[in-house]
Amino acid sequence: MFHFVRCSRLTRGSDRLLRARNNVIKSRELLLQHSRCEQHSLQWAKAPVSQSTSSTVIRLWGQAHKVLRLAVQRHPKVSPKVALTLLVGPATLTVTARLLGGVAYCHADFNNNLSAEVQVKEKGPEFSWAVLWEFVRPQLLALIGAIILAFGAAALNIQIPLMLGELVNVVAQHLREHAGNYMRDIRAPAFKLLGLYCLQGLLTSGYIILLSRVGERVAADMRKTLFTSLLRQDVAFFDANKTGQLVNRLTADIQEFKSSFKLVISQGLRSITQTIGCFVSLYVISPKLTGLTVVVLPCLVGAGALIGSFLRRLSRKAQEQISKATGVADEALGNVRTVRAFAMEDRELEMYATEVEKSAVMNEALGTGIAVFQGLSNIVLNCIVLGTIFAGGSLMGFNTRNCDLCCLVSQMVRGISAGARVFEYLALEPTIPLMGGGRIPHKSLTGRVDFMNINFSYPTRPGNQILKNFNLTLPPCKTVAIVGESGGGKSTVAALLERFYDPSGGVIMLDGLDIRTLDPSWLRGHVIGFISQEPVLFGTSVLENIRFGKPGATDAEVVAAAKQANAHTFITGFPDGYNTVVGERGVTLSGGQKQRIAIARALIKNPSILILDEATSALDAESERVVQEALDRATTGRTVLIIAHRLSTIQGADLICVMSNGKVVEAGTHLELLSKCGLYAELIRRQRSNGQHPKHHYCGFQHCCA
Ligand SMILES: Nc1ncnc2c1ncn2[C@@H]1O[C@H](COP(=O)(O)OP(=O)(O)OP(=O)(O)O)[C@@H](O)[C@H]1O
Repeated sequence: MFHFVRCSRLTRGSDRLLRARNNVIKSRELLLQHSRCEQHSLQWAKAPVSQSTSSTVIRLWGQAHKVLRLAVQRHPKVSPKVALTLLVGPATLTVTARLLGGVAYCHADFNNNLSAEVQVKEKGPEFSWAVLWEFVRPQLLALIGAIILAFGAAALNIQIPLMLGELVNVVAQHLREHAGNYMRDIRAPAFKLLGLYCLQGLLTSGYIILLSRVGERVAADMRKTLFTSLLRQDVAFFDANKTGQLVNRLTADIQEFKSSFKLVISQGLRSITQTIGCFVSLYVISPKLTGLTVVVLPCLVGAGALIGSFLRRLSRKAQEQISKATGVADEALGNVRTVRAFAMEDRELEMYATEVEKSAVMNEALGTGIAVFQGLSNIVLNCIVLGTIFAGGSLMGFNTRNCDLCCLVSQMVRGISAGARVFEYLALEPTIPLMGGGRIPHKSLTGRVDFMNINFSYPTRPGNQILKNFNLTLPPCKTVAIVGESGGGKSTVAALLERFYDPSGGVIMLDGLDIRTLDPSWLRGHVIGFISQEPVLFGTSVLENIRFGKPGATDAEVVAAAKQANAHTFITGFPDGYNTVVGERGVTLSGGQKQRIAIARALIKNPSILILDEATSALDAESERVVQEALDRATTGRTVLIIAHRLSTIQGADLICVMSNGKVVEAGTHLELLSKCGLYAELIRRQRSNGQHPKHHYCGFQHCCA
């Protein structure tokens, strides 16, 4: 500042520069007083994003108004232009500082809130404006309303200091001249200002209400759409992605996107309006320095965006690590019985602690990055303030002044990256649709199934071929059992029939029609009933669990299915009967009870084809007897595919197929296969020596050459 003063002394000869010097001297004092305001505004710039910016803008202008008042008091002849520019310039810078600072804080917030899983990919997921538009469109009216109100509130924010100036003028005039009626003179501007404050408050509440509605609706729609999209995905997708990680996208990522969306709109609109206001005011005063700002600002924004993108990468890695830790906790808590049974609490804790520790280190690095970014942006912005004053001082003689533009880019990018993670799964198209295709009328459906030359590898292990030229026919209303070595591909055959996967070669036919041409939802919902080794029930009532097999089934149908499945007696024995809540995954029921509810659930849809994946293997002898009885009743008149691990349960099957190396190597009835003395006889012999095959099941075994 003294430098300016000396400079202007040297150029005393020039009228223009003399004017400049005088202006600078006046402005120096103004600035000294203004520094309090500047400090305040920079504090504001450092405040967390969540803090209401409108209140700080008002506070800032409050400080500014004090400066104006003091300036007017001490320098009655000070040019209003000088006073105004010295207020508006730094204020604009402050807005910029707020934005750039906000980016860093957003990252901090991002860091805290997000535990979303981000798959490491060479190139991150892409954001689609078209997809966003689809979500925003239904809320367009509310959004437009919010934008108008926000613009209005921001415009008033610009008006308020001007009104304050008017008020100050009245006060200053009275202080100087001690003349006139103070109360009369002050009333009009004071009421005007009061009106402005009230209107500004109303507009602010209005746009916050509307914006929050838009944000919540958009987020809810996103959640529903993402959940729908996830549920539609191929089973292979779930082989490759952990449930906990998918749930994270539904929760944390959408939460993050919503916050950014609201923040960008509210803060962005405010900042843009304020900046445009400042810019226009200053352009009127000084087009030259306005031009200079237009050149400088994009460079700063560019640098900010670069650092921002580096921080985003860091943040993505940190999120991924948090997600890993969540995955460990999710698995341990979800399987707490197994953990407890093996006394693995310490190990799980250790694993979780390791992952959490790694994520803490990454987040610390991110925090350091943010801090550096924040520090640098503060330095740069303070330098701009200084530069503005410096340049302003020397250019003041030319009646020119500076102004700054705000930038929202970095902040938007943050929301965009969260949105991209959400949209990534929205855009995923399953290879096997959930519905669509032909249906065979129930009356003409025979339930014949042909597996013809099937080749198959799981998508997650493409190199490992499970089925090789596999052929099998399930004749209508007959029971076919598949046996073979563990891991030989028996359950895979059932999964292909359910169309959880499509074979890479060959065709599966139902009544002579390729199942790929049939409606998968009809196939699974009406044609095939599946009863697995470990039935999974939902944490609702027994009634709802059975009705899961046929939504819309009457209570009478539920009871009939339960009776067929030998479940009615034990269900009615519960105090709440069919309304008994079974606990998470049916944890409050015994294995046999769970299995019978699962059978009832499968039977209620009256399927033509029944798949039993070792449905009784997990039960004790008594439970097995009751369940087997239910199964015998259930299988009558249906095509049945039994995936058998214990050979004792399938001796009554019409056909037993022995699988080896991904294909059927032997087929026949129990006795036929025993007499062949092949692989089946060998499997029986092995199970007998393991004690898994009771003697009374050995009908015909003594005739075997083995
Ligand atoms: N979802 C999957 N993704 C990748 N590989 C899988 C998947 N499910 C099974 N496999 C692999 O496919 C092979 C066949 O598995 P499958 O469950 O069909 O065998 P199985 O004959 O039913 O075995 P078990 O009698 O032990 O139940 C195994 O090597 C298994 O590791």
